[in-house]
Amino acid sequence: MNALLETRGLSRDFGGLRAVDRVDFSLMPGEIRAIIGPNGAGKTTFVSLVCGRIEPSAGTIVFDGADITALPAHRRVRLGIAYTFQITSVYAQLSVFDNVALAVQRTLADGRSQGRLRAGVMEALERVGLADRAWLPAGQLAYGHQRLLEVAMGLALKPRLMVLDEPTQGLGDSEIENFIALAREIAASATVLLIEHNMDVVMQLAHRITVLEAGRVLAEGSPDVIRTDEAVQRAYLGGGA
Ligand SMILES: Nc1ncnc2c1ncn2[C@@H]1O[C@H](COP(=O)(O)OP(=O)(O)OP(=O)(O)O)[C@@H](O)[C@H]1O
Repeated sequence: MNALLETRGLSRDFGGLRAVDRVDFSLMPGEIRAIIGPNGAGKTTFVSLVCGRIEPSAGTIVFDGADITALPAHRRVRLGIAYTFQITSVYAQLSVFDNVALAVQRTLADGRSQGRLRAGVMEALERVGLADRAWLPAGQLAYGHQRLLEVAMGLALKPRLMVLDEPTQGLGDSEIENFIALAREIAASATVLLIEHNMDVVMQLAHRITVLEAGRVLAEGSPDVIRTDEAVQRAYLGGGA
């Protein structure tokens, strides 16, 4: 089987700081991969490079066999790479429904009918458990629900690769349980790349884990391997997690 996503020597500098440092990374179709690492390790920068939100300083990104390194983000969305939009892209005054509809309309100019658009939006909202809040202004949602709204915005694009940046931040325990079920369901039709600080979520969900430290891949492997990796314990898990 060929990798869905591959990076080679992927790097990004911010001034004198190398936030992502020659990362070779490979993701198989259908996988749930977690990226973990201490604050500032380069996790968000790495997935931002994958999604095209920022440009690399060096290296290549291949998606489904095609070099996408120079493609702008919206073209990557059309290829099937969805990124949980930052909450800053949620319009507080617009309804939950309209936020998802806008995300679809902005990125997929494929002339789909209003009826199909509506059905697609509602399906995405049902999957994240926000259908009963569809007509609320998005700004009235709790923070964690705004994060789920972002997930719905991504899901409505029917992605092949779903990139989730700290999706459980701000969710309560029962909502986190629901999210775990949702992520598994997403993985039935898409590959999932997840940045997550909640180690319970990571250990339950991820098939494989990539550990970043100071922009580099420190370790990679199954949850069991990562849990017992000494370098990881030292750098990140603090021996106790
Ligand atoms: N736009 C930017 N301009 C300058 N420096 C940046 C920028 N974005 C990130 N950095 C720096 O790059 C490094 C990696 O940041 P990044 O946000 O990717 O880490 P992270 O692993 O996602 O951290 P966290 O877990 O805190 O979200 C940090 O030192 C950060 O300060």
